[in-house]
Amino acid sequence: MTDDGAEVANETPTIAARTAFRRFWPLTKGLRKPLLVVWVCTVLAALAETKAILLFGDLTDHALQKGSLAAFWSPAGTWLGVAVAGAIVAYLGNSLAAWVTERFVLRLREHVFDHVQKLPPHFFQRHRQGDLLSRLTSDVEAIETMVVSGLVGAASAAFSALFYAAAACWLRWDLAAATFVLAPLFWLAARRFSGSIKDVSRAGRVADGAITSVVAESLDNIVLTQAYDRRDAERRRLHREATAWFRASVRSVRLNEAYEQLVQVIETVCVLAVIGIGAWEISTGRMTLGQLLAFSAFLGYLYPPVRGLAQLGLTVTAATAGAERLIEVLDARPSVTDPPQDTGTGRPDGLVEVRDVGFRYPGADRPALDGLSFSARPGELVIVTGPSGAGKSTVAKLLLRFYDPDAGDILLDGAPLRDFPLARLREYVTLLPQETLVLHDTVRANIACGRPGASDRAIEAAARAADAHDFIGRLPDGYDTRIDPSSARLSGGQLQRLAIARAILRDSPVLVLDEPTTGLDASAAQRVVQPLRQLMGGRTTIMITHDLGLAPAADRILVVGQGRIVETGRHDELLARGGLYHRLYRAQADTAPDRAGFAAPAATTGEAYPVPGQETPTVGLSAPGYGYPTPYAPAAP
Ligand SMILES: Nc1ncnc2c1ncn2[C@@H]1O[C@H](COP(=O)(O)OP(=O)(O)OP(=O)(O)O)[C@@H](O)[C@H]1O
Repeated sequence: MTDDGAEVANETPTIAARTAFRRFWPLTKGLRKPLLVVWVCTVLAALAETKAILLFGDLTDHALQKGSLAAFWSPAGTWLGVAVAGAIVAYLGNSLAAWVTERFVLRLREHVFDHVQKLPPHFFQRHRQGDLLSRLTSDVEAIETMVVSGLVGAASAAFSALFYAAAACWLRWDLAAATFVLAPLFWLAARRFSGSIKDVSRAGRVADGAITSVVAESLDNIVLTQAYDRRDAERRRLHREATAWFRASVRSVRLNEAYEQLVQVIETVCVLAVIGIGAWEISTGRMTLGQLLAFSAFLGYLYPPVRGLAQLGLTVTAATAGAERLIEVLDARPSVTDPPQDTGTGRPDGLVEVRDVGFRYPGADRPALDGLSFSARPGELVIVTGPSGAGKSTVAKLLLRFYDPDAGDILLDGAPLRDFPLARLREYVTLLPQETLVLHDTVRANIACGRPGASDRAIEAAARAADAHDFIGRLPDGYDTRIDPSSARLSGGQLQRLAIARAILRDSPVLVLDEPTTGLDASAAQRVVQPLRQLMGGRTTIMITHDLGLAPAADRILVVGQGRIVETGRHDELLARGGLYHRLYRAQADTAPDRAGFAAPAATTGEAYPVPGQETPTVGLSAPGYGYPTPYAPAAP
């Protein structure tokens, strides 16, 4: 738990509303014609209002002032007709506007989500999950208010204001000119407030993201919170973020309210000016009461769009704060991309060659891998072991092409990994990650995600091979039992066997197993061994592990230290050499002497390995993983 998110949020570059608008405008492609129709509807509705006001002036002068019922019917009928037509047009326009805005939100959300899904693991380590959630939800909506509603609102407000102003001028241009002199006051008022409103909106959005982050992190860590009675500390964390949000919200309401009230006062000055001038005009006989009332009505209609235009400026300014946060996410580049063209080679046999690979994480000050070379042939088991922080999981990330190496190359059947389209590469290289990842779905769906569209028979066969069929059969709804993070229905070992079934179904030529037995107790780990052997049969397997239980069966063992291969060979050779591997193996044997079922006892963390000259990095409470949000923390086996 770090304050990374807050730091990142504070570093968010500030941009102009115009830049933000230009950035998101291309997403309205295909929605522009409906937008035009919305705008036409708004203009027609404004025209209908204008006509209604003129009819109101006529009625006052000819029917009301003269007390003539005969003069009432015709303008009244026209007024009703205009009102009904205006209502229909307004209804159609507003419904279409809602469709366009929601469509835009949908499109923008999917666009950002698609992009986020391509981002590298370190992006998720640096951004708090809650903050990302808030960017994908409220910030997306904020942008809509700028790009779609903002645009339509501005266009309609501008045209309405133009009509009413033209109608007021047509009635009495001199009176209109006198009142328009005061119009810049609205603009000045909005300008005065816009800077502060943007600041406060930005603070509010950051705080909103921070609150979601704290809540999400606390819920993720609920066991730690309760076991160590960290409730007060967690509440203080929430209180700190919630207070920032509280301050920003109150300040935002205050600023908006102050602006509203100032505008009211300006409006009152305008109305009083009209009534004063009108009274004088009527007294000199140059104006009728009907004309004055119609004129005042035009002003009454004119102010909301004028005020709306100024208010819109503030809304857009506030939305820019959201746009900044979203643009920051959209500007984060995926670490790898698909090749320009698919060479279309068939399914590889699975020969993996790692040639002199060097890699440094973005922003890290020392390389995680440095001149690493090894190869693994189909049917071989290569174990990569070494102390914590040596670079073992980094090897897995490069094999799956989460990153490309900075130096050297990784080849699959002789072709560099970067020549394979990502989707196809990940079909050929299956990762069994350290965290047992679970979809919030049925057991069947969890296995089937290894090969979408797999038949029930194939799913069951995979489950049997993974020694999972029996326990699945004992679940309340068998394969249709839903598993989710809140139902601690499955133990860690069972989840691992489910993951193995998924990998068996995927049936890829290369397997990368990252600590497949970590976190399991001796008996659970033992039950996983047989399914693992089943899974590995005939494939190229690269197993990253601290657990040397399977080491005697390995074709090659690579002992990695500080990103380099320190020793390599078969288990017996390495033991006989009496070097680092021998020490690691002995240390493990001494720390966990009763690991039944393995050729050697196992320890599950690297701290037990004494590596001379290797600085052991601090290890957190949970095992380091890929930095992806883990949707399911395995229950105790
Ligand atoms: N996202 C990252 N950004 C910067 N440095 C990283 C990142 N992930 C890992 N590292 C660093 O790279 C080095 C190798 O990490 P890696 O996770 O590969 O080690 P490991 O051998 O798998 O450790 P463990 O056994 O504890 O899982 C470590 O020094 C680690 O701190």
